[in-house]
Amino acid sequence: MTDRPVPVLLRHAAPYGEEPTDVLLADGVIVALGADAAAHPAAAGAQEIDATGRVLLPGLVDLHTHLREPGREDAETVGTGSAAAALGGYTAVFAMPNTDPVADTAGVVEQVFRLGQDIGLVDVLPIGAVTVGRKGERLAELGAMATSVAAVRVFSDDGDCVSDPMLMRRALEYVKAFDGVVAQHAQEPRLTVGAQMHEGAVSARLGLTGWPAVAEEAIIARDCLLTDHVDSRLHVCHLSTAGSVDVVAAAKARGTAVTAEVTPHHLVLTDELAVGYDPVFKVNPPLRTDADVAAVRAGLADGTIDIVATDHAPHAQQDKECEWDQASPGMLGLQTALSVVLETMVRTGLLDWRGVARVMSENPARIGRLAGHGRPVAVGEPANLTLVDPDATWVVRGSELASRSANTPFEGRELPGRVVATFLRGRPTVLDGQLVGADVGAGLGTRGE
Ligand SMILES: NC(=O)N[C@@H](CC(=O)O)C(=O)O
Ligand SMILES: [Zn+2]
Ligand SMILES: [Zn+2]
Repeated sequence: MTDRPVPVLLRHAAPYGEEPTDVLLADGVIVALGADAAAHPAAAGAQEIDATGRVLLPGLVDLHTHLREPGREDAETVGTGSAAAALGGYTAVFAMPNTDPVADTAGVVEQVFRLGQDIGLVDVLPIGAVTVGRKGERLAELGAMATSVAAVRVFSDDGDCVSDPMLMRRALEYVKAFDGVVAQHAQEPRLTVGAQMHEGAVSARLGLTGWPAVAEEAIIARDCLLTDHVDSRLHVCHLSTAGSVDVVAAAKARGTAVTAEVTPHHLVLTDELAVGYDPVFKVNPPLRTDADVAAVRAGLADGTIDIVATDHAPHAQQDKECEWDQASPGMLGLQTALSVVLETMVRTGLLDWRGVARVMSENPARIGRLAGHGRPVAVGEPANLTLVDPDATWVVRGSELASRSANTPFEGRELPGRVVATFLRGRPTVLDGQLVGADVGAGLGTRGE
């Protein structure tokens, strides 16, 4: 994969959905943009793609993906997850460390990083665990992960909260040395013992143990105060409640270096979906209420919430098709995220395409300190790009997704917007909505047991 990519000439592509123009990609960068791009010397022998009616965006960046390798390759691998990411329009994903073994050493993060490079469909950036084994007892070797070839900048015990305030303080202090960030899974464990779904009218009706909004909001508030105290940087994972939006807005107003993400599913789905007891709708944090959905959409529109992150959480069939209380929480997200954002934020007038680029590419790259991604569509910039047909619709079928698991909460749903092509450093990873030119391993296409 070190040979030079064939130049690509995109005809009549619309950067950010604005004026259509020609865009020439060569040697991994955007070399020309405009009516004279075809006449550029580097256009000789270029592959031409008719992009009429298509929106050109910077390649999407997911700050929160679960790739399950090492340890649960029956649910996902770096290969199948990379394929899902490329098909979803992503050029980079940050991989959560709740694997087996946990990504809490330089050795494991380097292994994941190299797997991603070998597959070559997206850049895979490992997230390092905050604590050894994610046990919440003592800090992992954050510095060794930061200085490894994986150059880790994001640290998280995701799946669990760093609930001990002293450990959280130490982590926030430690990551300052290399401009890192602690990404917190905000869940006060004492307030969520045995929790099965959002605590509210629906949980009362169903008789399921509730996960109250305050369990999230209390941790976010505490961590913002700790972040101020040690003058560090905090990222809030999968923010899900109206109250959390208020807490982050207040912290930002007084200058806290906090950023926050919302998942696509929290932008559209609610706790009412639990009534059928179908564990495909079980997720952590849980689906909330209509009022929360409205608040997180408004928070994303006004910048209180910085990014959309998928929290792509593949689970094997036996871990999802069982009793609700036994099921693993989590949902697929990589191949549906852009469509959900189009439906909930663009079609509603809350964001334009520049806004989509901001929350799905520019801001996540900036928060993760990832160079070369999240850059503007402009001459001289790396050709990490995604081309979207905004008028197409498609019906989601879990069995047809590239992920090795099928636990999409959008099964059978018609969604707007289709990723037509994705380019990683000028090389197509997806063309005509299909994967190109990569060996994602023997597992792709064989799912479940
Ligand atoms: N979101 C989830 O419901 N599950 C995630 C863990 C997490 O993001 O907390 C997983 O790893 O499956
Ligand atoms: Zn989490
Ligand atoms: Zn997660």
